[in-house]
Amino acid sequence: MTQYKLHYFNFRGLGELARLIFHYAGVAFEDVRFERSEWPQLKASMPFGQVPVLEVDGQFLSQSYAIARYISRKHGLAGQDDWEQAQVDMYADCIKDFMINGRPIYEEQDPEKQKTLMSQFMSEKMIPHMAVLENQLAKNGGVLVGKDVTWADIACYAFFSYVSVKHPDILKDCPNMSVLINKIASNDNIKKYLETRPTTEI
Ligand SMILES: N[C@@H](CCC(=O)N[C@@H](CS)C(=O)NCC(=O)O)C(=O)O
Repeated sequence: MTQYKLHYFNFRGLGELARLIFHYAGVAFEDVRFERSEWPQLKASMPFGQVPVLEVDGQFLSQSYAIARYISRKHGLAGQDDWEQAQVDMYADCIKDFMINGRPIYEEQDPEKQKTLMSQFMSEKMIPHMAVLENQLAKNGGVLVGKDVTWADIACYAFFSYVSVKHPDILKDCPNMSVLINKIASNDNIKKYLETRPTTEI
């Protein structure tokens, strides 16, 4: 049996998507978590000097979305054919764009500037792109691609469950995405994981 080890900080961040995919798929892996204070000693051992890193029988794979895609393909969560896989990638990249475009908001220290950045992000990115996702979920029976949950749906869960800690009303106008998030959260394997997941600040 393939031995998986996921190396990441002891918080959710960019490592959580792979953890969620493993748990959703019911695939055993070693969840190697370390504290920030341990990172300087570990950095040089990671291929790009960054984490998450997935170790697969001793081989290292970097980049959170490459990891997510790899595990998902192996365990039936990446779409049923080439076209579905491309669509899964498209929706997952949409979530990745939210993360990349939202980052400067969190890094901004000035509250007024932060407010302006937030409202720009909402009107230019979040609202128009969420309309596309809402529409797709309505048309496609509650999941983004195909008939079953894929890693694009799990990426939505990873992102929105994280963001909603600070912004509880982020999905107030997105009923279909809210249903999807609840669907993932109520999966038995995910429920079991959430019950035992270490409590972390982020
Ligand atoms: N594009 C990479 C970004 C990875 C990344 O930024 N990792 C951060 C933690 S979230 C990291 O390793 N920071 C420590 C460092 O760069 O020294 C991915 O998606 O995995």
